[in-house]
Amino acid sequence: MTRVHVLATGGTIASRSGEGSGATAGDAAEAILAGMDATADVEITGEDVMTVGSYRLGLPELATIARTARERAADPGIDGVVVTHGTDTMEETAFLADLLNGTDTPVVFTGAQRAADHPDTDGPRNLRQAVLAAAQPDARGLGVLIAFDGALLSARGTRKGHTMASQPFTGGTLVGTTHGDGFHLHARPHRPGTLDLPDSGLDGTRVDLVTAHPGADPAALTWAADRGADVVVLAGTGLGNAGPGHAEAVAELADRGVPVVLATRTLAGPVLGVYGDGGGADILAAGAVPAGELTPFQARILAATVAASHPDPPEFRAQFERLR
Ligand SMILES: NC(=O)C[C@H](N)C(=O)O
Repeated sequence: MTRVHVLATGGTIASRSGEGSGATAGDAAEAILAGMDATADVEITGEDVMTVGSYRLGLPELATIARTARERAADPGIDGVVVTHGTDTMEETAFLADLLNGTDTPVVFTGAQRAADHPDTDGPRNLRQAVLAAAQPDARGLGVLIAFDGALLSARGTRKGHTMASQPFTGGTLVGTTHGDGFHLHARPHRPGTLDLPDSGLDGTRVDLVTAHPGADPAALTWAADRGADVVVLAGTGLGNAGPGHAEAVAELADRGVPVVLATRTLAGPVLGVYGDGGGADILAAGAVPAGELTPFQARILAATVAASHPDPPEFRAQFERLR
């Protein structure tokens, strides 16, 4: 029988409304699985990795979840892996898991927008869809996916685009849509390659995110480097532009050996060096590494993964450009 292994990490799918405080993650894998309709054809096993709202996670925790997913995916006794996770930062952890996962085993993230004790909770339905997707032989070799509200999305490119909607996710590749007891698959996601983390994982790796906006102070970039950032991601405006002083600050960080990755705060499209007068052309000429079409949040995850294994700036650039 097909075996799907569920890794529970917390999030709203594991949360109940507290008294006095807000909803808090507390349900372990056993309770989450107990709420799901059984599927006759799949043997389901569960494991607790952590039980926390995803807004509380740091890079070391992301590395723990992503590495556990990869280890279980490499287990020959497991046909598919499901990770239950909060939706707030699922796009970060799922993308890290995708970067690390060199196996063909399906790894499917899911969660909920309404807590486990909400009368209209969506957790059990999403979990069932994720389990059925992870059990599907057609899902092999597609990398890490997100199953939510009837859609199967690539981890790469996906971002949380709505705070409350049943389908919070947007962007990414629509790999499949619910069809009966599974998914109709219709697209393969772009996956340029995978990378390993050193034994220390992402412990001690720091990547800060600085956003451009009218009147933004470029000293935020220098401050991040002063505070020990290994890399700084600059989310520029439009094609990757920023106001006066930013290109100079990027050049200063390049001199100090701190790579700056240039992404865009705009919802879609690549970063391109089109504009001068301090714009993206000047920021790239000052030494920034373009993030391509990665969101600032996923550019930050790739930057952390690369910095942990290839901290030397030229090697950082080469690996980042290979995997973006
Ligand atoms: N819907 C959710 O899961 C949000 C939740 N606050 C989280 O852990 O990210």
